[in-house]
Amino acid sequence: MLRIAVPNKGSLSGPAADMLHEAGYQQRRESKELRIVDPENEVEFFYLRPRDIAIYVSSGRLDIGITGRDLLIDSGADAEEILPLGFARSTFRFAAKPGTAQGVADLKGRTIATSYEGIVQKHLADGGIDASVVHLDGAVETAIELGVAEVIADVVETGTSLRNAGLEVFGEPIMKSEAIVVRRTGADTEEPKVQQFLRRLQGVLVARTYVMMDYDCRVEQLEKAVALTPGLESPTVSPLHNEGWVAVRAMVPAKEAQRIMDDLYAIGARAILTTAIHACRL
Ligand SMILES: Nc1ncnc2c1ncn2[C@@H]1O[C@H](COP(=O)(O)OP(=O)(O)OP(=O)(O)O)[C@@H](O)[C@H]1O
Ligand SMILES: O=P(O)(O)OC[C@H]1O[C@H](OP(=O)(O)OP(=O)(O)O)[C@H](O)[C@@H]1O
Ligand SMILES: [Mg+2]
Repeated sequence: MLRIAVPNKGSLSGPAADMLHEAGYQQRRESKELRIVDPENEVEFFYLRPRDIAIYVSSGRLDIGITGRDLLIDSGADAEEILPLGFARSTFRFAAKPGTAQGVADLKGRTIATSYEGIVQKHLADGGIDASVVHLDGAVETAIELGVAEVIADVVETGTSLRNAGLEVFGEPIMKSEAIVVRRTGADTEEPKVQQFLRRLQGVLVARTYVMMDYDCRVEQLEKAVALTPGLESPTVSPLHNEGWVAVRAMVPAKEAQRIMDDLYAIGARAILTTAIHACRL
């Protein structure tokens, strides 16, 4: 039975459960449940603190985990990213009161408050910067106002929390994060059960980002039309009863669907339809 760690709280937990559900796995019904077995899929899910997940996976007791890239790096655990999942996107940045710091050079001798001490210490060490770090559990934006630190390093999603605290980011982003699947470093990802799990999640990602497009076009326009809708491998082209016309079917990125429909129409394609993809295996 595959043993999988899933975030039990916070920004990752809802979207992770939704994705697993879409991939056909049973999920817990109550937010207090700490583990459930999905016998049909031969998977056991453990609901753990997102911060602890890479540590459990690196110990080898759990096969796979869903966590944030920033949390993986922060933990320093012996685990590696095997699939990005495209949700819980954020950047990790330094911030301070406007006018008090312009770049990382200004960190020298300063005190930095953060909940992600691992990331910050590594970044300072890599840059050869001498600064002190204060570890706080959360709400680090307030640390400057209360005099605990001059700089903070924190997750930024919309930037609302920083704005509300009267702070401004400075320097380049320390890292970009999103939800990821992790596995113990060097563990065999070719294992059939692991591969099946990854294929299911990849199927959800494709179903979320692509739509199916169908249209009719004249044979003379086929090359131009296919250039607009090359599909993932190659589009399906079928003859129509009306001579000189073909029907084309191809997957296209959902974000580009409207523009592609306009372009197809402009070259004479008609009966252009897009439909959602509910699930897929590439
Ligand atoms: N607005 C956000 N706030 C916090 N984390 C976010 C946000 N957007 C994305 N994330 C990502 O979610 C993960 C942090 O989740 P975690 O559950 O530890 O913190 P949280 O959502 O702040 O929850 P809490 O602080 O209530 O425990 C990180 O990978 C982080 O990059
Ligand atoms: O850029 P934003 O969209 O404002 O999101 C980022 C903020 O959200 C998180 O805080 P959270 O609410 O989780 O509180 P915490 O600091 O106590 O973890 C994070 O620590 C930032 O403060
Ligand atoms: Mg938080």
